[in-house]
Amino acid sequence: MNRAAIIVAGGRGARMGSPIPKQYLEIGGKPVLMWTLEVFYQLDPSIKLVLVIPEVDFSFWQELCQQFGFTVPHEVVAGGMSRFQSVKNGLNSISWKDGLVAIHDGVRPFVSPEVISLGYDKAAEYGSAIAVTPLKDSIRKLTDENKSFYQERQYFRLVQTPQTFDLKMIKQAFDVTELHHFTDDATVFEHQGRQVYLIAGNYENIKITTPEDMEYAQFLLHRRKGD
Ligand SMILES: Nc1ccn([C@@H]2O[C@H](COP(=O)(O)OP(=O)(O)OP(=O)(O)O)[C@@H](O)[C@H]2O)c(=O)n1
Ligand SMILES: C[C@](O)(CO)[C@H](O)COP(=O)(O)O
Repeated sequence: MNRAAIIVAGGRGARMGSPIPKQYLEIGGKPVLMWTLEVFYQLDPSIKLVLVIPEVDFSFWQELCQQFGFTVPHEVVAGGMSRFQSVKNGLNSISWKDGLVAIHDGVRPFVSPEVISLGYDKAAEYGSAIAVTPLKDSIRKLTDENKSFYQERQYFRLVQTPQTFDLKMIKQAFDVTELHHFTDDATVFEHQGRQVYLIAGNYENIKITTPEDMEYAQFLLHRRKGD
């Protein structure tokens, strides 16, 4: 079956506050995005890679690819004003009648190949596969009255990407007006009245969001190299 991956990197990284958006910052000697694309490519070079970045960054990305000798084949697509719009643009660029598509944040370079692989397998079986992890900490629910209440953490999961889907189903799901609660692709899919299937993600698969995440990312790379 055809397999594609949409790597969304159309954001500006406001919470990182760096002069260049976080997806282009270097960790371990190359930009974050290159690590992310490589995980998919090394797992299976036949996966069609679609990279979504802001249109204004197209030439900058081309320069980075030349500078770092980056040769992983990928198609570049213009991002939108929100993550939802960026994913939609990525989906519209895939003309296959059917197949599977993994949607992954460009700023999650530590996704494991096993999670990506499991995502494709389970999405082929169930129509969707959403990577999640159990909570390690206790949690409390806040109220408007400034109170807080214990919550049973076994009923909660932290949501990661990849979120992998049957291509036809997810394209159909994205053919809607964007809603405020569409923070990921699972919410768009279930808005269609479909149930999402959860798979185990990997704890290292952090979303690089704020400056301390960059330090942790460096640490994870050093640990991988055995330094
Ligand atoms: N218009 C947008 C907004 C976000 N994203 C992507 O969605 C992923 C997760 O979003 P987030 O971490 O929130 O990234 P930013 O929007 O860049 O960060 P911030 O909210 O701090 O500005 C990132 O890979 C980001 O580039 C995107 O493709 N298009
Ligand atoms: C898609 C996502 O990474 C899953 O955890 C997340 O929902 C993105 O949210 P953000 O607040 O826009 O970073």
